[in-house]
Amino acid sequence: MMMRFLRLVLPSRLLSLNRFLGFHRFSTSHSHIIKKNNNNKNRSFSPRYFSTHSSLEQLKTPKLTEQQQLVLKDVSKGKSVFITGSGGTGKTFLLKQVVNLLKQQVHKPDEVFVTASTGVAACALNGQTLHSFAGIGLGEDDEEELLSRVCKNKLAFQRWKKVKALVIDEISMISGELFDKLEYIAEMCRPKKRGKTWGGIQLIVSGDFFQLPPIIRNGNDDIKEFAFEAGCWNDSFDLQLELTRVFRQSDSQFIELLQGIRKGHRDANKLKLLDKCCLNGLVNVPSDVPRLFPRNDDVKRLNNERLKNLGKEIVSYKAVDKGVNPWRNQLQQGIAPDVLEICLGARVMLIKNKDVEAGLVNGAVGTVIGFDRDYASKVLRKMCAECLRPKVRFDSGVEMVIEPDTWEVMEGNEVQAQRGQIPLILAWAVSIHKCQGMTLDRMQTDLSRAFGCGMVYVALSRVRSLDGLYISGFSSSKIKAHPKVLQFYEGQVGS
Ligand SMILES: Nc1ncnc2c1ncn2[C@@H]1O[C@H](COP(=O)(O)OP(=O)(O)OP(=O)(O)O)[C@@H](O)[C@H]1O
Repeated sequence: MMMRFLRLVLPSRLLSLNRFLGFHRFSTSHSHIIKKNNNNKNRSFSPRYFSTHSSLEQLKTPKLTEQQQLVLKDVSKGKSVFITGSGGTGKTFLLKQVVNLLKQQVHKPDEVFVTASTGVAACALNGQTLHSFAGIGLGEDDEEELLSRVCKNKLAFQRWKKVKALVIDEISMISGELFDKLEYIAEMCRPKKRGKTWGGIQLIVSGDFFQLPPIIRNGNDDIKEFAFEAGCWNDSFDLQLELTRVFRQSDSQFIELLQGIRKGHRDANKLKLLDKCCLNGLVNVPSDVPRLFPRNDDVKRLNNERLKNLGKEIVSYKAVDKGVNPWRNQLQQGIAPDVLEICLGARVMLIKNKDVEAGLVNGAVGTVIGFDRDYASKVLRKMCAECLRPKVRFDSGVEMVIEPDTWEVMEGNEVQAQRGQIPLILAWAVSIHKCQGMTLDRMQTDLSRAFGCGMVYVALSRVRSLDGLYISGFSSSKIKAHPKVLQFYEGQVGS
């Protein structure tokens, strides 16, 4: 596909709760955008282009692509970057490296704050939600009111003063209105840096606007729905870059189909590829293939039903939480369940990367084949009265005894809350929101209730190959991309 553009953008405007610890830490091809912001430092404008080949996902320690390296290089120089790209291009993977770099080389660790628009995404990065970092509640008041709220909240105010680098993941779910309000708060809370966009904070933002959009309450047509519509958007970044190499899938036809669906294309010829995945009564879905649902109720219902049907003794694991609110509450929005109930024969999904080389990554599915007793582990005893560690045979054939793991809410470099839990969830059914960031070998999804932009794309792009995909309720009319998003990626918005 075609290469695009670059736009010169001119600059517009110019605590620590360290309360606890002592909790045991378990070992724990396609077109793209590049925008270089030639801002007031008179940087030269130097577009870079990249080859656009898809490739097999490498499970060994991945070598960074040229684009990923470019991001790290710019981050190391203190630049603000927007990283985008379709599902499976390594945005989250790269973001983790960016965070390490920021903390180790660019700033002091406690000056780097890692956030995401949703609890699930925040937990995946050991960060906090953007709203809780900012101290803005739901963020629906006007900017002056939000600012006064932040100023009255000592801890939030200190965070805004202290932060030197702010990382925001899953930006597609943050509205332009909110993005502008946050920029205003940043500037106002940092009088020494007044006049500088975001009060001089190095901003690292990641996400794909073709995926789930913000939930807008009482919206009207004038509302700045997407973050890229924010008045400060272009001035917020030195570099805006679209990662183009897809790692999650390897079949070039499937990748091309997904890229088309992402952009709302309904090309009947290409969509024929999906025919073999459509359930029309001829295809029998193996009962162990995870089903994706948009609603949590459906997920719970199916999982409980299947678990009960096995008729085996249930082993329960209660999450062991530490820390204070609001951070502690955030743990409940993450992927690790409050209570995990499994039994012999239960289908389970790994929710942490355990052994990337062996394919035991976030999203790997298997069956519980037994339990090992371990009286030595204090934390296991707290979770499970019987001190049992589940043994799982993954569908790849690899077997592993699953140890407790941890999820943390970090503020700067300090752990504010921590959850210990077995890193598994039941896998007969999974919610679309929870599988954000996951790579699934097989999945079944009913798209009849898919609504709005991005849903079909998000659901289909989790799976590695067409062979593992089973869909029902699909019609091409459900493929939707927002015209503003299309325009943004074509480089025309605001130019
Ligand atoms: N340079 C690389 N080499 C090999 N594999 C990589 C590389 N970068 C990322 N990956 C792998 O690609 C897969 C998808 O990456 P990741 O989940 O970060 O994508 P993403 O862009 O965040 O996807 P989504 O938008 O769907 O959440 C992961 O298994 C990751 O380890």
